[in-house]
Amino acid sequence: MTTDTPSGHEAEWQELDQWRKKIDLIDCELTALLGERLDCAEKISALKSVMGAEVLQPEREKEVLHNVLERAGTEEKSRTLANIYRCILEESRLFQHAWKNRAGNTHKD
Ligand SMILES: O=C(O)C(=O)C[C@]1(C(=O)O)C=C[C@@H](O)C=C1
Repeated sequence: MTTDTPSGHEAEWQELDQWRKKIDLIDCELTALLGERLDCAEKISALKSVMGAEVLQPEREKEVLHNVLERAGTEEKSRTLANIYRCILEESRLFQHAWKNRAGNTHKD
């Protein structure tokens, strides 16, 4: 047993460690998928620049949230996933604004 784990409950600590390993694997997949999601947001940002469209698309964000919550399963998960997705959408918008600013600066040169 490592020094930062209280003694006793060895079986529970072992099981907890298994769940943590599962979380690490999920985080690996999530990181790759969220990175891919940001790549899509970047492509959309480039298209919106050409089209003169706003980064913020409230109707589309409602649709994204709706799609996610439809698959949430329980009320508790729904609430938590809604919060997580609000953050994802906000960061996606910030990512697109940052891309726009970089692209704008490049075109000025
Ligand atoms: O679908 C778009 O227009 C996007 O820019 C993508 C996205 C998203 O991350 O899902 C981001 C910002 C918009 O407000 C809506 C949705």
